[in-house]
Parts: sequence; C-alpha cells; structure tokens
Amino acid sequence: MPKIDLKFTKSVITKRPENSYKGNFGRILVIGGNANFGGAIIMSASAAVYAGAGLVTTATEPSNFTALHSRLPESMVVDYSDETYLKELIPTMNVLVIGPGLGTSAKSLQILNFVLGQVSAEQSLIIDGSAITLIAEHHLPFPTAPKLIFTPHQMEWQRLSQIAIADQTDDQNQAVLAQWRQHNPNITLVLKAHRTKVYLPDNSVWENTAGNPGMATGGSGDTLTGILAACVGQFQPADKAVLAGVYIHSDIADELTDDGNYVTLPQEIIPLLPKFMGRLASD
Ligand SMILES: NC(=O)C1=CN([C@@H]2O[C@H](COP(=O)(O)OP(=O)(O)OC[C@H]3O[C@@H](n4cnc5c(N)ncnc54)[C@H](OP(=O)(O)O)[C@@H]3O)[C@@H](O)[C@H]2O)[C@@H](O)CC1
Ligand SMILES: Nc1ncnc2c1ncn2[C@@H]1O[C@H](COP(=O)(O)OP(=O)(O)O)[C@@H](O)[C@H]1O
Ligand SMILES: [Mg+2]
Repeated sequence: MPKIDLKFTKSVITKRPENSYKGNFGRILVIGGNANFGGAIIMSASAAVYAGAGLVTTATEPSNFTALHSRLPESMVVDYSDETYLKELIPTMNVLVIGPGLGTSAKSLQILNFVLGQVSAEQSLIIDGSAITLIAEHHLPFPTAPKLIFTPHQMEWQRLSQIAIADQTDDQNQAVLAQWRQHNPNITLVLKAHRTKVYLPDNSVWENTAGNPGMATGGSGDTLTGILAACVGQFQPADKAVLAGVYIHSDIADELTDDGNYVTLPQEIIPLLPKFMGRLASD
C-alpha cells in the first residue's frame, strides 16, 4: 500500500508562480456552522485561508458572522439559508466544503439538498461531518457531476456505507465505493483514523504515515476540511492535493507533539500552516 509521507507531499506543494493572483489559488466556499457549532466552520474556513486558498467565503448561520469577521477577516460571509445569493455564488467557486457544524435539523437538510443540487462538473465538493450523517439518514443521492471527497470518521463511514466499524476493511470499503463509482467515478474517500486511509478514484489506497493521539480533540476534522479545500484549490492533480493535505495536517500536529504538547489544538495547528507549507515548497 502506498504511503503518504513528507517526500511525497513535498512533490505536490510547489512554489507559487511570480506572475499570479488570488484567483489562481482557488475560490473556496465552506458551508456549515449552525447556531451551536459555529466554531466548526470557523476552524474550516481558517484552515483554508492559512493553507493558502486564494479567496474564501463562509456560508453559515448569521449569528456566527460577528465571530467570523473578528476571527477571520480574510473570509467573506453569507447566510447559508440565502438560496438566491448562493445560487449566484456557487457557480463561481472551484471547491466547496459542506458539513462542518452544519447540524442535522430540517434546516440543515434543506441547505444540504440545495447545495447538492447546485454543484457542477468542474467543481470539487468536500463532504464532512453532519452532511455525511444527513446523506446517510435520508438516503440522499450523490450528485453525479462534481468530484466528491468524503471525509468521514469511522462512525460517519459506518452510517454512510453500512459497514460496521469492526468490518471496515479495504476490501469491504472498496466494494461499496465500486458501486457508487458506477454513478460518479470521481469519488474519493478520506477515512479518518489514527492512520488515515485515502481511497482514490483510480482504486489505489494510500495510508498516512503521520498523526498522533494529540489530534483527538473536537475540531480536528473540521480543520482538515479547510486544508483539503485549499490544497485542491491550489495544486494539481486534485487526488495528489488531497493526499498532501491529509499529511500536512498530521505532520504539523506531530511537530507540536514533539515540542511537548499533550494535545494539538486546531487553533495551534492553523497558524503553523503558512510556514510549514513554505518550507515544503522551498526545500
Ligand atoms: N466546535 C465545534 O463547533 C465542533 C463541531 N463539531 C461538529 O459536530 C457535528 C457532529 O460531529 P461529531 O463527530 O461530534 O458527532 P457524531 O457525528 O454524532 O459522531 C460521534 C459518534 O460517533 C461515535 N464514534 C465512533 N467512532 C468514532 C470516531 N473514530 N471518531 C468520532 N466518533 C466516533 C461516537 O462514539 P462515542 O464517543 O459515543 O463512543 C459518537 O457516538 C459535525 O458537524 C461536526 O463538524 C465537532 O467537530 C466538534 C467541534
Ligand atoms: N489517535 C489519533 N491519531 C492520529 N490522528 C487522530 C487521532 N485521533 C483523531 N485523529 C485525527 O483527528 C481528526 C478527527 O476528525 P473528526 O473526528 O471529524 O473531528 P471533529 O469532527 O471533531 O473535527 C482526523 O483527521 C483524525 O485522523
Ligand atoms: Mg468531524
């Protein structure tokens, strides 16, 4: 099984061309954060900005606007229930994230259904957290056109795939993915665990070599979604960008742990992203 390591990740993270502008580095829309889980979408949006996304917009519950503006002025905001505005905005995006802190209410379901109906072939959609749970609960069909990147933890994967956590072997996981790929061949699974595995559309399965239990803290996966969105927005091909994003998240956490930190908080990982990526691009 191929391993996701530092050498591989360095080969993906390239120096920026001199003659470039923000539009070259991904227009990202992150959607989530209900009135109770605003932190999740703030972490996702922050990770996207700090991992180099050119332009980030956050669609969330309006009660999160003030916190978002004060924590992350680089991001624009939009009410996640404003379908008229979102209908205009979504086609201008390269990468969308849906799910961190979205919740599972009727309103959350309405937002998810709307977004699933708007994404198109040239776009990548990262589906995480509550969005995975909602798709599983309501048997929502996957959109057939965009690139889909699912980022479940093991329980979310159980809900979505119907494979019990104890039975989540590569063979079982690949069998479910093979069925889904008959409808959309461009499905990637990032199955999060101590050693996260990434199942790519070409049927390869990659294993992360980094990560540690200091990462077992709320918001860790929310942060990963933003890093993945930024990587897909900036680096090609998208499959390699996903692998690199998984590694970057965990390697920064490993550095924090090596530095003596018992827990690796998302808020400490996020500000380390620009330097870490700069190092990868220059070595
Ligand atoms: N600050 C914020 O705003 C935050 C907001 N967040 C947002 O909250 C939403 C819900 O996401 P969620 O992951 O917290 O809850 P849920 O989907 O019910 O899964 C938990 C259930 O699964 C089980 N379980 C089994 N294996 C597991 C595993 N490997 N990893 C994890 N769980 C595992 C577990 O078992 P138990 O611990 O009970 O034994 C439990 O029964 C989502 O939108 C997310 O983005 C969070 O990110 C936190 C910070
Ligand atoms: N023991 C561990 N070792 C390595 N990585 C871990 C460990 N526990 C959690 N993680 C990582 O932390 C993240 C947890 O994601 P998730 O459960 O979705 O968190 P949240 O929804 O709270 O943001 C994943 O990237 C996972 O790989
Ligand atoms: Mg999560």
